[in-house]
Amino acid sequence: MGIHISGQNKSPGLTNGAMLVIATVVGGGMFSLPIAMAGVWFTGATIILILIALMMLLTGLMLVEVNLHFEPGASFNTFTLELLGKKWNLLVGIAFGFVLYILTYAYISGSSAVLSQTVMKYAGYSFSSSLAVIVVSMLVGVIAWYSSLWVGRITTVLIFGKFIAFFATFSGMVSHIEIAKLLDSASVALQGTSYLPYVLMTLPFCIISFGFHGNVPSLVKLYGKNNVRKITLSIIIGTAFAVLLYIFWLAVTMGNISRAEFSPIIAKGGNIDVFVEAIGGIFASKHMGLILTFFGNFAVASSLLAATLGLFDYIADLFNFPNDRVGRFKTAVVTYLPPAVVCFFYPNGFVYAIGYAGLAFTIWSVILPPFLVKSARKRYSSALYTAPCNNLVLNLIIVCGFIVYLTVILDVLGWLPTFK
Ligand SMILES: N[C@@H](Cc1ccccc1)C(=O)O
Repeated sequence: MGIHISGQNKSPGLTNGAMLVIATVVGGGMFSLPIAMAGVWFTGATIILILIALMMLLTGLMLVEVNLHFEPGASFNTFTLELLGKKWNLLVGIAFGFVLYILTYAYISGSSAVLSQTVMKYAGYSFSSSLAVIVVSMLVGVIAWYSSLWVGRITTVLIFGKFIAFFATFSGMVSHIEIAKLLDSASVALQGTSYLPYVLMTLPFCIISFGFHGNVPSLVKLYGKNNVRKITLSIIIGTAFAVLLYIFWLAVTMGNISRAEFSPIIAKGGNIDVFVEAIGGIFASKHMGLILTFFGNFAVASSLLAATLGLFDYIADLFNFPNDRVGRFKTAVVTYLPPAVVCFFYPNGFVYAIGYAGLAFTIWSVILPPFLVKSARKRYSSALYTAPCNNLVLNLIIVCGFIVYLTVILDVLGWLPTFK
């Protein structure tokens, strides 16, 4: 697209960028948080969320520093190839595609689960999850085939719906928060339980939930090179908003469902429908259940469409499919068919998928940015913007990125403690 805003006097307001970041950051990943964090529970989760948010904020700012050495519109592909060479670029390309694919799978899984639950509850007939998978994928595929503009418009509407439903739901739930449950006091706690062993398993989930990094090039394109302050502020506002929202979300969920009561939810696969069902059970009024269902539907549908748009463009670009009727049809098939097929056979992999997405995402959102910055600082003597990270911080973040992979190694060896 040839939008070139940098040359004009008037640049878009801060709200545009901040909304773009908020819309990407807050997504279906949020639904995996209470389940992933059940092991460390509320206090531990709050500390981990703040630390990971800080780390993801820094790596986002690093990407801004790097991106500003290139023309607005340059993508990950451009700067990874230029600064780190072909091997890195191949690895990052694969991880990039993997994250988008698996998120699409996760969101189809989540949306079809809440859809079939909603139909079952309010229309009264059973709607199998495999049928829901077909309906959801066809619907999204047709919208994307029809036009990206529509995906954008519908997503905007859904994001508004999501926030309205969110506040409607949670204003109703705040009064129900029980401090004993929230703090896992002795009266409700599992006997002889511990929290610390479960820290490692939470990391991929937190990292994906603070993910917006694929949108840094869009932000740079939106504001151009003369408005660096707005770019960084959008990222800071978006991340701060997400931390507060997630802490609030955990307070509401963990203050209503005790830690011991999480086990059956986790045992059922932890998909969104089971979760919505469990929270909904607390309310006597049917009204509240409806609002909650509404929220679940809106939240995953908007993430599905937003993630999808990225994957759609990525696939079109990768395979050089033209932007006409036939070309877009091919793109839609390559984008949705594989995740839909997997989802048809494994409809409840939502939580697992978010975890794997987090692992692949760590490669390009945690490990890659410090390496890019190191290379850029060596190559260019001056910079439009310098991220607040010295060499020590850069190395520390690289180490953190690798620590996340300990979860995989321990998991493969069967040594990873998971809360069940
Ligand atoms: N942060 C998003 C997922 C995401 C990650 C990375 C890029 C885009 C989206 C979520 O919580 O669902």
